[in-house]
Amino acid sequence: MRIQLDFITFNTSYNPNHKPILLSSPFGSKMVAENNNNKEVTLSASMENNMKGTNVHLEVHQKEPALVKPESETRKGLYFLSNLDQNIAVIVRTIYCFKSEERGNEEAVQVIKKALSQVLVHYYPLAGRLTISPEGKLTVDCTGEGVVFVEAEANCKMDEIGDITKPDPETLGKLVYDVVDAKNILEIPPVTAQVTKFKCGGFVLGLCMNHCMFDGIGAMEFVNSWGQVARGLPLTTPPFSDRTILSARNPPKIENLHQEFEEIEDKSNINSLYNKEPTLYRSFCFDPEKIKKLKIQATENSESLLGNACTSFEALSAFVWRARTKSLKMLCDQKTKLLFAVDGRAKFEPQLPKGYFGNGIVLTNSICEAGELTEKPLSFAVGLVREAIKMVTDGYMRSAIDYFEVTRARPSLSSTLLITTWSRLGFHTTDFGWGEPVLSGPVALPEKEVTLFLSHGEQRRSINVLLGLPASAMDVFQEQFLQI
Ligand SMILES: COc1cc(/C=C/C(=O)SCCNC(=O)CCNC(=O)[C@H](O)C(C)(C)COP(=O)(O)OP(=O)(O)OC[C@H]2O[C@@H](n3cnc4c(N)ncnc43)[C@H](O)[C@@H]2OP(=O)(O)O)ccc1O
Repeated sequence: MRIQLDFITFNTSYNPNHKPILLSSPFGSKMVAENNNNKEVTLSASMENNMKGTNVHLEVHQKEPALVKPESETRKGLYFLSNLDQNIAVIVRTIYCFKSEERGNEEAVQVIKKALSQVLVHYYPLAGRLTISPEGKLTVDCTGEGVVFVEAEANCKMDEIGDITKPDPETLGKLVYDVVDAKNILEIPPVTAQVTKFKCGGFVLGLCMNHCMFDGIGAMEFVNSWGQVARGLPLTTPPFSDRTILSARNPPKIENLHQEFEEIEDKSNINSLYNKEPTLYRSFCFDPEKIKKLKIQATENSESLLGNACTSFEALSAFVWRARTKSLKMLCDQKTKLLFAVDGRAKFEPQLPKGYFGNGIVLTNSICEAGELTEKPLSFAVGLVREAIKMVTDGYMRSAIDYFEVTRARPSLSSTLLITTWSRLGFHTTDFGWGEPVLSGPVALPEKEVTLFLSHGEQRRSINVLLGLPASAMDVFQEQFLQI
């Protein structure tokens, strides 16, 4: 029973009525709901950072939510979620902006809604509701109730939304639908969708999806399949739905240290710094030239790395971890943790089937003292990142699954940087018949410890690093970025 309570308590923080972490905490919100009875609602927010530099007051009028059910009868009953799914039951909000010269937005709602009912036949658990199984675990009750779908209209043109390459929940939050009055995540459907039509003929698809249903690769495959159905095409990657292939072993065997769960003491009072100063959110663009320079710096002064190229991820994550640690002025003996997700699909033995629709990612970590990290050359941090990647084997992932089975612990974010990399996720290829999105991305960063890597620019060869830091620390981080 303790397990259940922990789980529900943790996730209540995502309840929109309890100042959810994703929407409200770091950014604050000037959102005004003129009506919250789950019927028609007008949301408004002032935008000052729009692309045209004018001050636009975005108003989004949401119609009454509807339920989109699978087009034909689908399997009913409880649907197993693995421990990799259970461990990560948080809401991820994303938007996809479409604008076609050839096609207006008149049919957008109808086309996207119909395609949703068709794709749900393949992805039937998404039409169900989260519940707790008799064993006390998060599971899906495949009720076929349907995805919550909202049609909305904005009072402006799409290019007045602002710079969505930087998450901005105050504005972008109007473009996704949050269930009103949910007391915990069990009361939030696994997926909600909103289509907002703009005055220019463009539209935005806003999605709220629970991470327990899919990881980045799974989410991308779902959204792309939905687009294929909308264009009358067969699915290139039908989902593989049986998650019991990632069941815990019986009896569980914990064979690794799993320091991802270690709670580190905040000796440097980082939390009070965050409380004292406003948190600034910035996006740093690493273009191919900057990545090349960083890769050279990342292998300098190292016998083991010298002459060995490192990857963009290794160089970037090492740089961000080290620069953030310096910026936050962590004490020399302060332990600091790096956490990041590794796609385990090809590393499981046997590897996960193509189209595996649940979470195939595992968090890996590295811990060291801040003094060592910041005083040693960048190549030291690169070495730690590389070791953390190497640590992820079939044995490590099965041990992580079993660890969660026994402890129900969640990874700790104290004195931690959590990097989540979306740079190779093909959300930009989603096409519902209006071409690829002109822009796509997250609505917000979920926690102050999270940094997001997103692809950007020409041929998507640049990487945008999004992060939030207390104002004084952000200046120091920026200086280090400019010195590359
Ligand atoms: C719920 O609704 C959602 C959810 C979400 C999003 C959720 C998530 O964020 S889940 C986490 C998503 N992230 C991952 O799954 C990470 C995947 N990446 C890895 O696992 C990587 O292996 C790594 C651990 C990060 C390490 O990466 P790296 O050091 O770069 O090593 P490799 O990947 O092996 O690359 C080395 C080298 O190979 C070439 N290469 C690899 N892949 C590609 C590619 N796709 N295209 C081209 N080239 C490739 C390349 O040369 C690499 O070297 P570079 O120096 O060029 O990088 C969202 C939305 C929702 O609704």
